Amino acid sequence: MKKIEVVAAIIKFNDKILCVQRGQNKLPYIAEKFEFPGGKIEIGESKEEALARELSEELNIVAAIQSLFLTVVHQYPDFELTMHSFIAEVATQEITLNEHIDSKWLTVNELQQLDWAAADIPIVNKLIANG
Ligand SMILES: Nc1nc2c([nH]c(=O)n2[C@H]2C[C@H](O)[C@@H](COP(=O)(O)OP(=O)(O)OP(=O)(O)O)O2)c(=O)[nH]1
Repeated sequence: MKKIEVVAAIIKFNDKILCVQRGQNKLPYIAEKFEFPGGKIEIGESKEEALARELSEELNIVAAIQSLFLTVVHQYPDFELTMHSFIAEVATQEITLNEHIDSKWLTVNELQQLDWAAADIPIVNKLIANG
């Protein structure tokens, strides 16, 4: 089974968290799901370097990446995903959606309103549990 390793950012601004929506995808269980921005680690990159690059490419933002929050291993029908999520902070809510179709800044208690990618559910649940 194919394995994919990605990094993702839980981006905070005051009490809000940035949630971004993927576009169409050949994999129906990924298409139009909400996720935390990020992507695959390239050869030679640290996790933090990969995340900084992805946030710049996807959203034109510079975020202060803080600490590892949770690593999730999730079995999708076509691949096994290992996702390292990091807490990050931004100084402004201004973003540009270069790859995503929608975005929302939500409080922790609002996160469950969204249709998340399955691998993100443990992250959302831990954020809620932590308050
Ligand atoms: N960045 C990110 N990816 C996630 C999350 N949840 C989740 O299941 N994924 C999955 C979707 C993708 O299969 C993979 C991320 O890869 P990617 O962002 O490079 O996206 P992709 O497969 O569409 O891109 P690509 O092969 O065309 O480069 O991880 C999440 O919260 N953030």
